[in-house]
Amino acid sequence: MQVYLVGGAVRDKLLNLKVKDKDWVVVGATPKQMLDLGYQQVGKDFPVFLHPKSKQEYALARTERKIAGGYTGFECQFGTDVSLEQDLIRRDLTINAIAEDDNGQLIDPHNGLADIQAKLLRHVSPAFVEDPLRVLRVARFAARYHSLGFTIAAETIELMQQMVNHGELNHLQPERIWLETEKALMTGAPQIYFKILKQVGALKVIMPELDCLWGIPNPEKWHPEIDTGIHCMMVVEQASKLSESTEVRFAALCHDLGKGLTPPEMWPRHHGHEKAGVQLVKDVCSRLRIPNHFRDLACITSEFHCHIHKAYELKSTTYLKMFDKTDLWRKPERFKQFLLCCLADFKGRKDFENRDYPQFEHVRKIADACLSIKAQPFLQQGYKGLQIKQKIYDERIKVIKQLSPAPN
Ligand SMILES: Nc1ccn([C@@H]2O[C@H](COP(=O)(O)OP(=O)(O)OP(=O)(O)O)[C@@H](O)[C@H]2O)c(=O)n1
Repeated sequence: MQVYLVGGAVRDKLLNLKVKDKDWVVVGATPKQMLDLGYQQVGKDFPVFLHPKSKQEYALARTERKIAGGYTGFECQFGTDVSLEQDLIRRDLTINAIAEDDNGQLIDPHNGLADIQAKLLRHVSPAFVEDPLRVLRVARFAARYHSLGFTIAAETIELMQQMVNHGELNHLQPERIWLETEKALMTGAPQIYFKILKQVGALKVIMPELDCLWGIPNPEKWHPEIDTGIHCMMVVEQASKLSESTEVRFAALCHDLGKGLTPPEMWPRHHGHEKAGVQLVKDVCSRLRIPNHFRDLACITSEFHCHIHKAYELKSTTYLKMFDKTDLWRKPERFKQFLLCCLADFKGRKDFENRDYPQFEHVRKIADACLSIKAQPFLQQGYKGLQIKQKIYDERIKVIKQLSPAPN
């Protein structure tokens, strides 16, 4: 049997990037031979094994043929006669279809090395269409390698468009969509992922609430870029510069979903979009099975981002209502993440990137001052139960009035 390093490890080594996981392909072995050598089988349908010591993944060379719609509609063949070349041709991108033998020799039948040099993401063969998730994967790789100058080959974009038009993405499992999207949010340029999905028509399938924002105008004074979809892309880009947190990036992405519900006769104003957006965030999160900690920050950001923009005009009672509703008291860190989303929203506008946003510090100071008010001193002064609650409330109002110049 022969063993080759394949996929991401070979690609990232050739790109001079840190190699995360090593995947291997084994040619000319049976599952029984692998088990006899002490490998552990993982997954019952695919012949993938874990190395007894390194726990790295070793897959028997296989061919796959789509026999039905959906994720599981594959027939997988992994006889000892399946060659390395047959295995490589079923892979998604040429840069992912390079193998390396144990002498360090590359086996590169699809010219992946040339595409690495040309910085091109190109599909290997028409078999690309057999896994619709690949549309999302390619967009994610484009986001991940954007700073290296990678783009997608025109013929691959065309194929992705065709797959979307044929309804292939309608079969995707929500969990797989979110997994790819979460990984894309972690890259250096998450906006590229969403822009490409928009370009090939896939965004309409996976996140129609975001897709419909292109073509919806905003007032030019506050949004020189005007278009809401373009603004959202600028905001997620800013969020990725301001924070490593995927929750922050997701919340920034979704902060204006409510604008999709504004009746066109009200454009370019969007009265009430903040609250309206909350239900849309919930819809996206429940449909894609997105964890609650993402949903909750995104809901807060949708509902209250304009409060932070208007920080100097807010009444002290409005501040306190916002602190209660965002549960500042138990989740002060999440509140800071929310402020970062507001900062990203402000900077994510044409020519605003370097403008000051003093609201960020202003609200942070007020929140910290309110958080520092404790029950203990009132207890010591002999106050009880509801009296203490009232005292804390009064004290917080006092502190907000001191710090905020708003006419209260
Ligand atoms: N839908 C998919 C998923 C995976 N692959 C192939 O399987 C390899 C390993 O997949 P995976 O571990 O998901 O991705 P990597 O390329 O290793 O990238 P990452 O660094 O994101 O793990 C890929 O390189 C690619 O050759 C594929 O062709 N089609």
